[in-house]
Amino acid sequence: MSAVRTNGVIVAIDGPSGAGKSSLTKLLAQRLGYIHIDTGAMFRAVALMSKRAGIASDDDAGLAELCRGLEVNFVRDGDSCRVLANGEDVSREIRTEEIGLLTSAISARKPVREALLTMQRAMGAKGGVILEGRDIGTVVFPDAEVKFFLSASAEERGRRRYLELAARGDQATLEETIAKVIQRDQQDEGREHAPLRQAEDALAIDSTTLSIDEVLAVMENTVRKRLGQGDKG
Ligand SMILES: Nc1ncnc2c1ncn2[C@@H]1O[C@H](COP(=O)(O)OP(=O)(O)OP(=O)(O)O)[C@@H](O)[C@H]1O
Ligand SMILES: Nc1ccn([C@H]2C[C@H](O)[C@@H](COP(=O)(O)O)O2)c(=O)n1
Repeated sequence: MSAVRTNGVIVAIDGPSGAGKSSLTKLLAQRLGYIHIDTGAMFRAVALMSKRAGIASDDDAGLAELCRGLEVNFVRDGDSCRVLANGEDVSREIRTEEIGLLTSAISARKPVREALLTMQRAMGAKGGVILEGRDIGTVVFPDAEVKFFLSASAEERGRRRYLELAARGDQATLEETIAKVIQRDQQDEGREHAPLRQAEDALAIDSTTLSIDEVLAVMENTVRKRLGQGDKG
């Protein structure tokens, strides 16, 4: 039974690394006037703060203590969003490959998942939000009114990430990037706590051969139908 939500519905977008979740969530949130919650950024913020504090990625007591003192907020900056950890803008630092790798380990720890689960549910409770991540439709909001599972082939997701990294001057090869995508998939799918998987009631979208705009059209029409607003045409 969905809780009463005063600001609109909850939309969940889950899927593996490089599938297009952040890109589509940002665009869909703009179209719907909804709030974009990048749960991956929250895990990345924990990873960054744990690195600074010298807390090992398997130190559950230390990670639990860190999370108890951590506040992660999203602040709109034009048409983008800044990520604040205890008031500090960490938007750039959390996007490094080093933090990405550390985050994969950190996000497998139960105390971190429990702490961020509480934060994410508080952020989305009133609806009018789109949350992107790995476990939104299965764990965070299993009663979300609309769920998508966005994927693409590992080769295509690696190609996209390779182009993204190359544009930032990163020297990684296409083969290396595809391998890292596959490794991240295995870590996210194979962990004990809240593994990446498609919710039974999620609409699966394979974007391997679809453009961002084509995926956006499917998502927007699906949400508007759920809102009783019919197709965009
Ligand atoms: N359908 C698509 N076709 C082509 N490029 C795409 C498509 N969707 C996303 N991209 C591009 O792929 C790259 C990764 O997209 P994005 O960061 O949104 O994925 P993600 O699922 O959020 O990844 P992660 O979970 O690793 O953060 C971006 O450069 C984005 O512009
Ligand atoms: N709800 C979530 C969101 C993210 N994670 C993990 C998965 C990645 O290893 C890492 C970074 O996510 P990204 O920014 O690449 O989407 O955090 C998770 O376990 N649960």
